[in-house]
Amino acid sequence: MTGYSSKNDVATANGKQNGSGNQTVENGSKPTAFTPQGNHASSENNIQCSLTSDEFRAVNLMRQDMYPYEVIQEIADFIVKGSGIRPKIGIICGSGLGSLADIIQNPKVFEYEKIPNFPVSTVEGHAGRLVVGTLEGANVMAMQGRFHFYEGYPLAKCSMPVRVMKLCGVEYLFATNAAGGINPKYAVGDIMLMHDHVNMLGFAGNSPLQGPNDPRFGPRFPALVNSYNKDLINKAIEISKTMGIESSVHVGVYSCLGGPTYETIAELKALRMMGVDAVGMSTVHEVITARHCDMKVFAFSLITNKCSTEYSDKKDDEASHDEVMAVAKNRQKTCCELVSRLVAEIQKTA
Ligand SMILES: O=P(O)(O)O[C@H]1O[C@H](CO)[C@@H](O)[C@H]1O
Ligand SMILES: Nc1nc2[nH]cnc2c(=O)[nH]1
Repeated sequence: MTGYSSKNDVATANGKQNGSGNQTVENGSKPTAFTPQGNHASSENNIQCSLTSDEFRAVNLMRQDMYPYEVIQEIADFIVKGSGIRPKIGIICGSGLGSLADIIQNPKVFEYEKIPNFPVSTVEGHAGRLVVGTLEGANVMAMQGRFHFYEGYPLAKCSMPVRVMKLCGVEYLFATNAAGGINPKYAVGDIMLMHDHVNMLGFAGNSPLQGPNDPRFGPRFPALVNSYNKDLINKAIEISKTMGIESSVHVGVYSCLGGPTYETIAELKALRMMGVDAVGMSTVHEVITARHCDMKVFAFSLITNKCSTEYSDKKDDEASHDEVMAVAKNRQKTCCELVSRLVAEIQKTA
C-alpha cells in the first residue's frame, strides 16, 4: 500500500438539567403517571404511563442527553485528580478489543458506575472501565467499553466521554471498532483505517450535537471534511509495513447504523452503492464530537465478519456477536501493536 492522500480516494449548554438527571423523580416504587417532560403528573389530562418510580428513574437517566459543560468538567476533574495524570491520547476500545486498555502501564482504573454522572456499559465485550496511565511514554486514557445508540442512550450521551477526554487534556482520539466488511476485497481479520464516514443516523436527523451549542466545545456548524487525520493514517500505513501486515490493511469508508440488528442484504447493497466499505453501530458520533472540539482523530475498523450482498440460505452468512467477539480476540495482539506503535510515533514528535 502506498501513502495515503485524500484526493479522489476516499479517507449543555443550557444548564437546565442537573448532572444526575433525576431531580424530578420521587422516591418509592408505586406506579405513577408522568408527563412527556418527565414531571410526575397529578392531572387526568396528562399522558398516563404505568412505570414504577424506579423504572422511571432508570429511563430518565438513560434518556438524559444534556450534559452541561460544568458537569463534564466535574467528571474530567474527578479523573485527572484521581489518576494524577493529564492524558494526551484517548482510546476507545471496540467490541472485543478491550485488551487495548490492558497494555496501559501503571493503570489507574475507574469503573464507569463509580464515575459521577457516567453511563454504564450494557454490551458484552465492553467491560465498562476507564483506564488511565502511560503507553510508550505517553499519557493515555482508554474507554474499555463504549456506549451505543441501540443501548437506549441518546447520541450525545454515547459520545459524552469524548468531551470528558477533551477536558482531561486529550488532543488525539483513537477510536476503534468491530465492523462488517462490505468491500468484497476485505477479509475477516483485516484492518480498515477509516478515512471517511457516511453518517446514516445523521441522514435520519440524529446528531450528537443536536440541541443548544456550547461554543466552549466548538462551533454550531462544524465542517467534517478532513475529519480523519491524514498524517496518522500515513503513519499507520508505514507501521503496517514494518509489522508485515500491509496486505491486510486497507483505507476505507465506515458507516454507522443504529443497530442492534445487523443489516439486510438490501441494506448492504445500498451501503455498497453509497461507497461504504465497512459497517458498524458506533464511532461516527464519537468522531463528530471529537472534531467539534478540535481533536485529531485516528480510527480503524477490525473486520470481524464479511457482509455478503448475495441472497443465500447459508447460516455462515449471518453475522453474530459471538463471531465478532471471537475474531476480535484473535486479532487483538495485532491491534494492540498497531495502536502502541502509533502512540510511540506521536510521542516521538511531541
Ligand atoms: O462498534 P463496536 O462497539 O466495536 O461494536 C460493534 O459490534 C457490535 C455488534 O456485534 C456492535 O456494537 C457494533 O457497533
Ligand atoms: N452493523 C453492523 N455492525 C457490526 N459490528 C460487527 N459486525 C457488524 C456488522 O456486520 N454490521
